[in-house]
Parts: sequence; structure tokens; C-alpha cells
Amino acid sequence: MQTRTTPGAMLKAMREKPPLVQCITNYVAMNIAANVLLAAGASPAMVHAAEEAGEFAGIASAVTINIGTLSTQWIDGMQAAAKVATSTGKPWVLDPVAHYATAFRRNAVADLLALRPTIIRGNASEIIALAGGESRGQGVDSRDPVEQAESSARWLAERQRAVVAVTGAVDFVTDGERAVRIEGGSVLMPRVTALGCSLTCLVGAFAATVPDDIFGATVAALSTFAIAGEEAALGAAGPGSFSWRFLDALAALDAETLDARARISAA
Ligand SMILES: Nc1ncnc2c1ncn2[C@@H]1O[C@H](COP(=O)(O)OP(=O)(O)O)[C@@H](O)[C@H]1O
Ligand SMILES: Cc1ncsc1CCOP(=O)(O)O
Ligand SMILES: [Mg+2]
Repeated sequence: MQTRTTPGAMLKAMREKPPLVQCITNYVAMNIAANVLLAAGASPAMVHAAEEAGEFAGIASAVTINIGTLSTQWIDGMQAAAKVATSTGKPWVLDPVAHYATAFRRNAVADLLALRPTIIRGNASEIIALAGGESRGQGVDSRDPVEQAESSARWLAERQRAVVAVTGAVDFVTDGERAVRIEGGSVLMPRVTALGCSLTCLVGAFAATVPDDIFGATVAALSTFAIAGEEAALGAAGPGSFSWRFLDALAALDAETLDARARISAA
């Protein structure tokens, strides 16, 4: 039987049986996130309307919820999908984009946290603020180093009984007991919009593939981004060429290369 214990093995398993991932994401991210999932080997569906989001969650293998371009109608769809995912035991991922910016966002995220996300993925400023800390985030952009968010992530993971992933120059993942850091990526990544949102969707795809190893799935998704990002940066002249090279690098990344190059260390 094939082992699924390494990021590479998980990537291979995902491609052999592409999971249907319901992505409730923002207008900015929809196109690039769908392309990221297709390049990596998963099957994305951007379905957010309140009239169908819950029903669709019933057929998806994982749900991802991102509050980037929020409206009241979208919140209804998010809650419906999250409820179905939680009640049917499917993994769902929360991306609390700029939740600290307005009361509307803060309230929406508080309600979503109560619906028990399996994984929370955000940048350092978002995770610090979720744990009640003072973040320096500016709109959707982080202004805090990941190291500063590590204690917040551990606290949040324990409190929510979720896996928490903090991304930035060196990523950090914890389930409250275990924790790892993942090196790689490129300084060009935060200069291309919605790559973090796209990563949230990819975390959903890996979680759908290995729902019995949510921590490992999250680490595998972040490692995939780290190595594809490094590869794409090699020939990139700037954010524009990085963007298309990144999709190509994701599609070209194979299991062996991922396992050989992933730099994951205990934290
Ligand atoms: N300075 C950096 N160096 C290398 N990789 C980075 C850097 N900043 C962000 N990344 C990578 O970019 C991706 C998106 O993360 P991030 O920019 O933190 O999310 P968001 O877009 O939600 O703010 C992640 O894979 C992360 O590792
Ligand atoms: C620019 C912007 N505005 C609202 S959502 C969004 C995209 C944010 O993407 P990311 O969190 O991946 O940087
Ligand atoms: Mg983000």
C-alpha cells in the first residue's frame, strides 16, 4: 500500500484522485486560486451563494472560507457551508483576511470561529490579532514577522482545537502540541495579490486528500508553495512573470522533488 506520510506522497495521492474543493473566496482571488488548484492537481469550485453553498458542501470533499470581499449575503453562504462541513466531518479552512480592520469583519470571523474550522490559515498580522494581540497589519497585508505570531498561533490552536498555519518569510504550523517551521518561497510572493488566499484553497485540497492527518496535510500544502515559489523566482523578472511561472512550477513539481527539497523543521 502506498504511504501518504510525506508531502510528496500526499501531493501524488491528491493528483491520483483530485478532490473537489469548495472555495468560498474573494473576488480578487477567485481566478488565481482556481488556477493554483488546477495546476497542483485538485478540482476547484467557487460556490458561495447562500441558496446553494450548504448543499454544495454536501458534495465537496473540503470547504475553504475566506472573508476577503465580504457582504451579508456571502456570510450566509459561508455559514451554511461551514455548518454542513462540520456536521458531516469534512475539513474546512478559515482565512480571516484583514479581520481586524472593521467591526463587520471581526463579527463575521467570530461567528465562523464558533463553527469550528479544522484549519485556520492567515498571515502573521491576522493570527496575532485573532489571539487578541496588537497587530500592525495594514488592510490585507501583514506588517508583522511570523516569529512574533508563533505564540498567538499556539494559543489559538489550543483554544480552537484547530491546526493554525501562519505564513510569511518562514511559515509556522501548529496544532497546539506539535509545531514546525517551513522555509522557502520568495519575496515576490507577497507582491502578487491573492497568493495567500490561493494557498488557503490548496490547504483545503490537501486536507481533503488526507483528512486523517490535518497537520501533515497543512504542512504539505505550505511546503508545495515554498518549493514552487522558489522555483518560479529563479527566472522571474518581477511579480508579473513570477505569477505565471508559479503556476507552471506548481504543475511541474513532482513528489520526489518536493520531498527532496522541502525544508521542514521542528519548532
Ligand atoms: N518574504 C517572503 N519570503 C518567502 N515567501 C513568502 C514571503 N512572504 C510570503 N511568502 C509566502 O507567500 C505565500 C502567501 O503568504 P502570505 O503573503 O503570508 O499570505 P497573505 O497573502 O494572506 O498575506 C506563502 O506561501 C508564504 O510562505
Ligand atoms: C487585495 C484584496 N482586497 C480584498 S481581498 C484581497 C486579496 C488578498 O489576498 P491575500 O490575502 O492572499 O494577500
Ligand atoms: Mg491573506
